[in-house]
Amino acid sequence: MQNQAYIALGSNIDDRNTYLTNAIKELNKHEKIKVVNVSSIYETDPVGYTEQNPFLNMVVSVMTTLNPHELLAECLHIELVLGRKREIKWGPRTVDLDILLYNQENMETDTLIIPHPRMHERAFVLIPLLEIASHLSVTWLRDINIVEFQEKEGVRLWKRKSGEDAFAPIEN
Ligand SMILES: Nc1ncnc2c1ncn2[C@@H]1O[C@H](COP(=O)(O)OP(=O)(O)OP(=O)(O)O)[C@@H](O)[C@H]1O
Ligand SMILES: Nc1nc2c(c(=O)[nH]1)N=C(CO)CN2
Repeated sequence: MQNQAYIALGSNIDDRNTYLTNAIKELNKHEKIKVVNVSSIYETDPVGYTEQNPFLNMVVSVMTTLNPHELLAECLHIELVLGRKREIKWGPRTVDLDILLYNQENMETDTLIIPHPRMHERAFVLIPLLEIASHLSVTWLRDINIVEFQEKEGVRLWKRKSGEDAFAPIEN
């Protein structure tokens, strides 16, 4: 599987941890996707629409033979399978999957923008991403001052990653 992508996961309804775990399982179920690394899980204050519960956020990296649009379609499919309903912009969701990076590609179509257009300003994305992608030779990513982000927005370590097994990524 020759392409590497980073996907941000978020959940703030019901059993948030289970939604994240099930989203990883769904990704791995696809014959053209393999989850190769997962970040710790962070609990984060809601950004944008603030009258909602805190989120759990994490980032996973995958190897895939899907192209970016096929990968997006799979992410949207997993959101549906796991019961996501779109009611309020930036509002509560069982699970959200956003493609952050796909190889070194820069692309913009009506339905897909890579890198994700709002990732640069989101501590809830950058902190877990840098945990597993600090080696990437993406200049703007290396230049991010992560301490500044940690101080600016509420992002708290919730469950530390304990292993590389994507099916059991988190300590019990
Ligand atoms: N990199 C990307 N990853 C995921 N969706 C994207 C991306 N770029 C564009 N989109 C489009 O955004 C649409 C809306 O996504 P969604 O409803 O999940 O937004 P959101 O997660 O609430 O907000 P945000 O986009 O600010 O994270 C998707 O259907 C998709 O077509
Ligand atoms: N803390 C946090 N806030 C958000 C999140 C999220 O995943 N975490 N997702 C949003 C829309 O994608 C809007 N606001």
